[in-house]
Amino acid sequence: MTRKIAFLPGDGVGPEVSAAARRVLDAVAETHSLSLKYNEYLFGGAAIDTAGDPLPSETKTGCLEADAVFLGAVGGPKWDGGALRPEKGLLDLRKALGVYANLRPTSIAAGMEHLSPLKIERAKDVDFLIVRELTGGMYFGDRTEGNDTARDECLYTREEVSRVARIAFEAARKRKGKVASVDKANVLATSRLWRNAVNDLHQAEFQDVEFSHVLVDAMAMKLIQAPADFDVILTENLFGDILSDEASVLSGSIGLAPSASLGDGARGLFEPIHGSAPDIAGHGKANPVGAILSAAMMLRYSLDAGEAADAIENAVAGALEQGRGTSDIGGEDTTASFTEAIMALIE
Ligand SMILES: NC(=O)c1ccc[n+]([C@@H]2O[C@H](COP(=O)([O-])OP(=O)(O)OC[C@H]3O[C@@H](n4cnc5c(N)ncnc54)[C@H](O)[C@@H]3O)[C@@H](O)[C@H]2O)c1
Ligand SMILES: CC(C)[C@H](C(=O)O)[C@@H](O)C(=O)O
Ligand SMILES: [Mg+2]
Repeated sequence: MTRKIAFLPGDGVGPEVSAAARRVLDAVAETHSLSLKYNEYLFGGAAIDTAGDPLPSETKTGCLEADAVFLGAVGGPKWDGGALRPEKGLLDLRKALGVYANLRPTSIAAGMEHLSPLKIERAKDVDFLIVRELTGGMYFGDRTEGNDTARDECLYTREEVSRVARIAFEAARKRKGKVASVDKANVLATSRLWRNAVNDLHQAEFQDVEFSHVLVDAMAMKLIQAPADFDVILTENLFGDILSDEASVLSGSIGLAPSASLGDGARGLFEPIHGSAPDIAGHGKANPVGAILSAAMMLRYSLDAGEAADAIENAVAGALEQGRGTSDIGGEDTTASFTEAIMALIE
């Protein structure tokens, strides 16, 4: 069976880390006898420049027809302030694919605590999963934009909250059995709806899962103070965006952090959580691991190739254990040499 991947390199370091992920995918396809077919499409700033649209219809159709979508990153100073934004293409793509649950894992493997800026006692045993709601909230509300007044509406329905909460509770059952739901229910109406909807689902179907509510400002603190206390962290779109960048620092670099965005079917969108990193683009410095681990998540969640995903994750862990890495984690590798070190360990 040939699996069809819509491949969107995007902007800045996006093409660099996507190329690395593709090399690793090709290596694992070989060892695991997988047939992968890539269809590459213009997306983001590159698509604005060529087609006048960050999500051209050919790209959107190609993504909807694929088994999985892989994305590098979009955006950059060139398009900031323009009428068309690369980031708008990303939001429209997430909506079109219906990928409402964004999974962003953070872990620090035993022996790798030295990569974390935290003291070893705090970095030890960190292993949590942020489940971020991805197609609602302030990202998709009505906006008015003026010189003197601007407005961003935040809207959530009970159904939107319940479906992503279900993903979080189900994930917890396969992990350490704990969910912390993050909101700002002491101020926001959408957060009070969030809290009620998550409570109701927990009561009705997931009482076996240990469950708590944490206010978002306190969570920003606890993620640094006691990150090993958490298992699954469930939150809305904007809070999840912010907390997941914060979480990425715990393991050593945002360049290490992958993500999977899932909806009701098998097809997902897979992208590292970092952006186009204009400050390092073109210098061979980008850490490819976030993209490579996103490719592993793609194999596991969308392409029914869990063993190949394990092989990639083991190879990444092995290369890190050997002390390999780009400069963001204190290593001496380029993007290419780090990728080759990982490929050499694929079984
Ligand atoms: N999913 C996406 O496509 C996505 C995500 C976040 C930001 N963006 C866009 O990217 C652009 C730049 O945003 P930003 O600078 O705030 O965030 P960024 O994530 O691009 O960069 C933040 C910092 O992390 C570093 N960094 C990021 N990725 C790295 C990697 N793989 N290896 C080593 N270091 C890495 C950068 O050098 C920079 O210092 C903006 O246009 C933003 O909208 C896109
Ligand atoms: C580029 C931007 C729209 C995006 C987001 O805010 O979702 C990014 O920061 C991310 O985390 O994937
Ligand atoms: Mg972000």
